[in-house]
Amino acid sequence: MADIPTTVTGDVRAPSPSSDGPAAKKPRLDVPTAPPASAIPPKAPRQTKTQKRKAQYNALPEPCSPDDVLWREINDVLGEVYVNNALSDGTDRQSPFEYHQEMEVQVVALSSTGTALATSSGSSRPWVVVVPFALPGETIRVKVYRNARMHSVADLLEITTPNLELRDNSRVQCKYFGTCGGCQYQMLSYEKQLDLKRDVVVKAYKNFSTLPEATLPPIESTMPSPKQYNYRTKITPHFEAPTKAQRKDPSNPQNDSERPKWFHIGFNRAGTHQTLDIEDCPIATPKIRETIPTVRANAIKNLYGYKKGVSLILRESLPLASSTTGDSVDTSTSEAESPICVTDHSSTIREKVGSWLFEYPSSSFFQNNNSVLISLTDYVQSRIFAGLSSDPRPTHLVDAYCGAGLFAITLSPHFSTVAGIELSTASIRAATRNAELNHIPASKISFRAGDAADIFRTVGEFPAQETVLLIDPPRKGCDEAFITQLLGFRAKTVVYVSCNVHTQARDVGLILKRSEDDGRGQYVLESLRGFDLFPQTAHVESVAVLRLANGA
Ligand SMILES: C[S@@+](CC[C@H](N)C(=O)[O-])C[C@H]1O[C@@H](n2cnc3c(N)ncnc32)[C@H](O)[C@@H]1O
Repeated sequence: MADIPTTVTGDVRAPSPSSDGPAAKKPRLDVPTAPPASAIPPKAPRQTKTQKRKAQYNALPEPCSPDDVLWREINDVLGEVYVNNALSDGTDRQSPFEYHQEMEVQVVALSSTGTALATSSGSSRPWVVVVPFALPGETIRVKVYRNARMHSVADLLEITTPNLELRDNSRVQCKYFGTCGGCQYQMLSYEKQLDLKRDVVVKAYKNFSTLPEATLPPIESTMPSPKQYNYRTKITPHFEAPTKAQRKDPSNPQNDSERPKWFHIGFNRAGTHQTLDIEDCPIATPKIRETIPTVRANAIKNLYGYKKGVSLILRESLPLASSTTGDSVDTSTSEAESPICVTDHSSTIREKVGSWLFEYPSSSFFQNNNSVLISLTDYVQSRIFAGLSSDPRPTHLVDAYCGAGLFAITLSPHFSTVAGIELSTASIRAATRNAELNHIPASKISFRAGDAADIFRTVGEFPAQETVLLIDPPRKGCDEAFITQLLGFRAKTVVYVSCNVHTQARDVGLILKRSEDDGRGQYVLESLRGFDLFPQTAHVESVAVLRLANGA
């Protein structure tokens, strides 16, 4: 099958003998030709550890990283001219605040991670203070614990003037809210949470896509999650192992049911890497919440046996019919069957998405909010076929980064041929089995393990004009090889589902720009919508639909 060349722009062929100028002399391949001494770049002197640390300290954040997202938003608050001046005159780290200084600040914005961005009217220079759990319009007392470039990071001590239009603390359903790093928005109405997530999509495309605002479609309202609590089908509380001294201390009781004060099982405290002890998590499903005490008790009983820190897993599953482990396929799970909680990393999870059945290893990827998955897959389907009246109807679907086959399988009735690719062999085994479980013939759907960019070798014969390429990469987004192959393949429709709207904005910007330069018809961004898979948190997923205009 055809391989898509990795270079799609420019002429990579060697000049023909008839081109102007003398033909180049063929180099002898058996003799390594040493470059002249002048052509060898001088070896860069090795950096000492201190030099390396200094270089890291001085460098701006890695593009599109969480630090970079915050950095752009700090720029938005302070103004780019002011920030650039501070960078050029070297005052970008001259904080007006002392370590551990306590002061009053006013919140002016929320960052994309849900932390508040505040400024102080009493400050000797414009400076941002980053604080969790506060809202725009509030005046708060904070204590600085770190100074960084153009901002300080602080703990929230007190809300002196709350913004009662936004905040209603009676909405909070978790006793750990305000300490745990998991949720940011429990004090807000759900409508406000959805609005904020839309703003995150808007800011991401403004800061990372490099696309002119006029080329962006109106960004739709965030698709809500039907469940706003009790939705998480997987949680992974963790704990640190006891130190060697603690393990060897004969006065420590073994197999004790009481938790020593220093032993914490839970999630990170907000803004730290320290574990906060958690006995319950109201965003997790009832079955998982019910199982937390047993899992904790087990870890506490065996704690002196752990030599390394542990990440536990609690994952909701439908009971597995015994025949699903053999060759025959049993799809008999009824809606009424009560779920179980799996705590073993090597077990199989069974889950229904609408009437579709999925099985996958408990340690592998599957979306964590089942309640919103039908809205998500239905939306993707409706956007694919919307506005295509005069074009040929898509017949082929390519699901890149397909996991256990969620999109490939749920969208399969609308296509004649479906191909998926995924790096994890365990997920690919699951996807193949899921096709069987759902009675989709192997002649119609196929999955292969490999790097996403390799899919273009397999689907070279798919008609690009009638092909939908769905991509759902991990947080870091697509790599260069994948984008180059995507532009070479030129599927009429590209659906980009993302758990990191910032890398999505970067990749979509790149695809649009490069297709414009390519001159063979350009991708346009047809629609953009955030999805709320994680209510009460600042996280947003995003679906972008790209269409090739004037396609070949
Ligand atoms: C966000 S998940 C999406 C999975 C699937 N679409 C779903 O919704 O269940 C991203 C998936 O990409 C896979 N992955 C990561 N890097 C990859 C690569 N270079 N090529 C192919 N798959 C990759 C991961 O193993 C993971 O299953």
